[in-house]
Amino acid sequence: MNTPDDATHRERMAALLKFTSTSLATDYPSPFGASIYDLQSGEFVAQAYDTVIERCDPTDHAEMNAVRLATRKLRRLSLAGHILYSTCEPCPMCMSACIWAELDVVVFGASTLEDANRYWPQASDLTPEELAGRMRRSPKCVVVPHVERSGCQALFARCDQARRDRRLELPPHR
Ligand SMILES: Nc1nc2[nH]cnc2c(=O)[nH]1
Repeated sequence: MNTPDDATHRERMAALLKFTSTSLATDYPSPFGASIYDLQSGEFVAQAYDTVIERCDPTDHAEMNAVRLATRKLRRLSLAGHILYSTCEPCPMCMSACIWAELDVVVFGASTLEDANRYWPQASDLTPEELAGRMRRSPKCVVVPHVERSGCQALFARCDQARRDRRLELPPHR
């Protein structure tokens, strides 16, 4: 497996932060973004942000949307040989989707409970590392935490401010 170096991880996360921040100007600002690259060629495959509120679908997390875009674009169910970046630690639903999609590596920026939860209450404390550890396939998906964490934390804060400025509410249960 051709695992990218730290500088490449930071570069891709910076590009993802730039992309995800464009959601702040939309009617549905979200700090959650995800992107997928081919591990061998380094080629960009897909990126998406969270569309939970926009599409009124609790499964529309950024990681889910990016996996769906990538599999449909490549016309295959397996994303083996690919790497996913997320501005936030994937929740169990998203990490399970990454495992089902056979992604080799998952890289994230902000921490769910320590960073995201302040702005956007999270539903579970099961970590992606715990889920990857329970995989039956080998080699297991590798989880790389906290790449550009401070940039991701800053995006959460900016998004929260944008929502408050525009008096946008999170759904009632949040
Ligand atoms: N990791 C992650 N957590 C979320 N919580 C709400 N939406 C999201 C999302 O898109 N990604």
